Amino acid sequence: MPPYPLALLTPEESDMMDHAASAVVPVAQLMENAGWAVARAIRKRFQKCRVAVVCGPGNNGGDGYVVARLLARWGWSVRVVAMGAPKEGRPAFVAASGWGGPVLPFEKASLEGIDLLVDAVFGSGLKRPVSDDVAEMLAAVPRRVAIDMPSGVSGETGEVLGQAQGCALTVTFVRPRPGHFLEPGRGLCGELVCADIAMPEQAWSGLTPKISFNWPGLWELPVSGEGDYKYRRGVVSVCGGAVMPGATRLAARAARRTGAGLVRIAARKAAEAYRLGDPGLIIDDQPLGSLLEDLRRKVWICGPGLTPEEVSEVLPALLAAKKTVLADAGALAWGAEDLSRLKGVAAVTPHIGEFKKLFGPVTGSRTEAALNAARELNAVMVMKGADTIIAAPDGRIAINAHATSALATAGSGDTLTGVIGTLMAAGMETWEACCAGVWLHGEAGIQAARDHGGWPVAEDLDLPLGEARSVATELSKADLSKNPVAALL
Ligand SMILES: NC(=O)C1=CN([C@@H]2O[C@H](COP(=O)(O)OP(=O)(O)OC[C@H]3O[C@@H](n4cnc5c(N)ncnc54)[C@H](O)[C@@H]3O)[C@@H](O)[C@H]2O)[C@@H](O)CC1
Ligand SMILES: Nc1ncnc2c1ncn2[C@@H]1O[C@H](COP(=O)(O)OP(=O)(O)O)[C@@H](O)[C@H]1O
Ligand SMILES: [K+]
Repeated sequence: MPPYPLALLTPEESDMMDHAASAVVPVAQLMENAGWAVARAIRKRFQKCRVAVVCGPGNNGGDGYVVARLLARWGWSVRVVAMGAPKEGRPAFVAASGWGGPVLPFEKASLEGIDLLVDAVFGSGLKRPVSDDVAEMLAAVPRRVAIDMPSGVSGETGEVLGQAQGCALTVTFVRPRPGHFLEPGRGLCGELVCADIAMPEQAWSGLTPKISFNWPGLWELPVSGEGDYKYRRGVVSVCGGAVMPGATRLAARAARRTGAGLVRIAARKAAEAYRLGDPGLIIDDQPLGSLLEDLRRKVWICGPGLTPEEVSEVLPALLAAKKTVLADAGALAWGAEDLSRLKGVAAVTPHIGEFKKLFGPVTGSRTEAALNAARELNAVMVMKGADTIIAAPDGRIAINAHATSALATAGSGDTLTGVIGTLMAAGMETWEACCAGVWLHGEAGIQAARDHGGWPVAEDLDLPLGEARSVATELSKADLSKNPVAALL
């Protein structure tokens, strides 16, 4: 049974795996399996054409020699363009010896007349920025397939080291890397295939992957039964302000559509502005202090629709009352002046701009930055964007790619807080609630885009949340051990 079905392996973890595997099976055999997987994926998607496999100095290049051999065997016109001959005794040497066709020098002239380029230059061994000559070679043929990673894309961070050329297809092995799902890497990979190369189970020993692909099965949603009642489903309280009631209402609506048993807005002096809204919402106008005494009101959303000043009037009281607080928007702006103001919140949901104001510039790995920030604040960090990273202080990290650019519309973040708040109120552990909330929000965005010609607005996002919840519940029944992340792409 394959372990860690939802793991995303960093290049370092992948190296550890290769090393452990080599005690059981020759690396050249894994390379052979990898090459088969790539050649099959190419055959399935492209018409027979003139192919150049551009091979680098390491095992990525080794995989390339296998691909060249197989495609040629199947009647394709193939040439290898090599950066240099693999060293004797290395697994790539074995693969290269199996290639009996032409090996051309590493120069652009070698690519004349080529229809499809197989990028076997660098994979998970990429260590430094890709030089101009390599980048120019790869750019010379517009149709490209990458083995493992488009050369230049960091498997760990998705960043481009030097330069990288986008590919139509990327075939990786065993489990994907974080860089396959983190922008800009994700956009450069094109279609992603993750192939099973019969990695022996022993190769997993000693490995505890830190990063997961966010998908049902990583978490489970609470199931509603016959005996359900509103307090069991969970009470979500949202702080309301006087200036931007729309954002607060979006969060509250999303909470109700996600299945909260009861949603209340603590509107204080602004209560009238909210009372004209949805009839199922409860609007409180009492002073916050009296509302905090209600022990059923554990989970509070603070920030959407609030000015920093309004946040300053409520957040300290929520924290002093030991409420479970999800902080967003205005609360993050208030916290940016002094991070200690957020100490005690359970989770924060900044987009990258808010994140930088809170924690400073992000250089290098965003997953690491998110984790460090989660530890600094001792709260779950949801770093939002086209890719969303969810990090817990205990080291768990998930990357969400189940979303759509249709979510890039004002108010969509407010909806997300309502979704996450509901799952927290239903009793889910905070990191899992955040992961699940981000996935449901993405699924709702995908459905809303389908229903609204690709251009939903934030008000359209809450309606599909119930359906999204059903889809997630259904998907989480799949036996992931037989259906690892590869099959979910
Ligand atoms: N477990 C797996 O997933 C398997 C991986 N295999 C392949 O093995 C690859 C990793 O092999 P390697 O560790 O040999 O790494 P690579 O083949 O990616 O590259 C390593 C070599 O490139 C050099 N290098 C790195 N960056 C450079 C740069 N910017 N400019 C010039 N030279 C640079 C390094 O010094 C080293 O010599 C994977 O990407 C995959 O294709 C398969 O062969 C078998 C199984
Ligand atoms: N290109 C994109 N692809 C996928 N999801 C996106 C994209 N752009 C934005 N999102 C998602 O939409 C939401 C936007 O939230 P946020 O930036 O707080 O907006 P607002 O404050 O206007 O509501 C986040 O959950 C983010 O992950
Ligand atoms: K490559």
